[in-house]
Amino acid sequence: MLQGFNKACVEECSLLGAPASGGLRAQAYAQMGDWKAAKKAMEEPRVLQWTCEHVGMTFPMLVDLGARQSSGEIDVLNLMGGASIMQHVVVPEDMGPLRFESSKLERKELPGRGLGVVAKADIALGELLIAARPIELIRPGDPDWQYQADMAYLEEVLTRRLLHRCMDCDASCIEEVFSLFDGQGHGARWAPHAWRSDDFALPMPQGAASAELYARLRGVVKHNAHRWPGKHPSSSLPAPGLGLWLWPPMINHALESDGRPNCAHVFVGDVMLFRATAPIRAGEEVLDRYSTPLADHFEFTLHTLAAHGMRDPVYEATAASWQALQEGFHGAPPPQLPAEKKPLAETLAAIERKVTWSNGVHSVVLPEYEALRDRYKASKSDSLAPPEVRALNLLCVLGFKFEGRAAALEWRSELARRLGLARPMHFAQVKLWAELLERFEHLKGSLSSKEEKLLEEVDSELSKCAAFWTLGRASMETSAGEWKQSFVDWARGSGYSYEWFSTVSLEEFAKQPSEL
Ligand SMILES: C[S@@+](CC[C@H](N)C(=O)[O-])C[C@H]1O[C@@H](n2cnc3c(N)ncnc32)[C@H](O)[C@@H]1O
Repeated sequence: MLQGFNKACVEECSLLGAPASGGLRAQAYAQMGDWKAAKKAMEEPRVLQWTCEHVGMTFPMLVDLGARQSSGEIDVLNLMGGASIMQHVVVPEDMGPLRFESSKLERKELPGRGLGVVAKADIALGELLIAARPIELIRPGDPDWQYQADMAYLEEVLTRRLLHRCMDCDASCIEEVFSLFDGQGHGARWAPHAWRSDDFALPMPQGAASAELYARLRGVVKHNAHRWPGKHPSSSLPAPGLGLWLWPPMINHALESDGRPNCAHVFVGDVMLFRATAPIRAGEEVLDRYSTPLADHFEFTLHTLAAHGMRDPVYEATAASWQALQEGFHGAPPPQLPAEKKPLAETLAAIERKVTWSNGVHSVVLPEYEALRDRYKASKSDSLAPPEVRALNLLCVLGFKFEGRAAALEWRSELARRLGLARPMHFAQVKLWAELLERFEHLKGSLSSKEEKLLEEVDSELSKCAAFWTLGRASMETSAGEWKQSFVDWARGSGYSYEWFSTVSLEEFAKQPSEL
């Protein structure tokens, strides 16, 4: 019965006598995610005892925790430890409802963008913006999940799950889901009728079981669902899940003309956290980017944008310019690209052709590696285009072969540095530094002086990431050993491993001399 609660039901609860009225309101608010209102209702006379008797002994503690978390009191380092214990599948329920949206954020109509999230007041670098558990999440291994299922299948499954919740009259869930963009608009075209105490049934959505309801849910899923970096339950191989969160998808995509995104997000188990990666002034839009900076082909981002019905003319022009250079374009480099990128693009294209024909990097010879290395160095910039990601991935494996393992470590660090410039504090950067630390730990005792120096950098970069994502707690309150344990375990266990460096065994890596 309680799952039918929504705002209208709260009014109805008020008609009951005390303390049941307060107890039911507390429960209703809790279900609607308004933990501060739930706590207020709990403070009414005799409500605490009523909820202990009728709801459960742990309910008051949950409300208290929920209210503190909704004020931003969230111990992220602790959550990371909890997620690691649960194999990164979930943050244990007793760690709280974890629902926080900064009071400095508001949702606003923006020309050409539908609704977006805008700062109501100045936001400082590093401020927590959002913490959210999913409304619904498909995890690999769930009964309705399928091995090697594509995104279209996962979208269908997520839609069906939401439809079931609609039909079960999960009113607060339905209100949240339909507040999201469905491809046409938001909200109000469907609202549950107000539940009255003399009703014999819970409110049903208008058009329940109709094709229209299904189509709207499908639209919400298509435009708002986030891929979740899951693992296959038995093999632990990467296997994405798909989930719907409430506030995270309200944030629009930063086009190239918007500049760098001003926030970043991570998954801690099933919880999404967003922080500001730059100061955001009152009135400015909060922007994330719907693609990974590790994308090694422009098409990856272009397809993501197309799936959202969006285009980015600057990105498209950059993609076309790189493609022209790689296809052997003669003449001056296209205007979108600095002149130094031309030799890099040409050398990369030549090596990639060879690698494809010979089915592997074994055919690449030292002068080719040296040419790619020198041209990469001559063309370095703050942005990171997919061909540069590919160049760095190739340099890492070729550096290992021709110069020794210190070169591979250096090239991988270079990829992490470039990620830090292009998309500060993006999870990919955190993951790469954490993985590097793992390699160094395995090599302990046999490090060359070059590697010792690199280790210092890895340690320092990882500390900065930890201080950022744990809101300074990692560096201030806990000893170095403790934060490292929780933060690094979380970073290593979450997300996906990436390219050759992630897959080469620690033993094989250690066998290669530091310098050849
Ligand atoms: C996850 S929703 C973001 C919130 C959405 N704007 C809304 O009105 O609720 C994604 C959709 O927002 C729109 N969108 C996001 N970023 C945009 C941008 N930079 N320019 C134009 N439309 C954008 C696209 O329609 C996209 O499919």
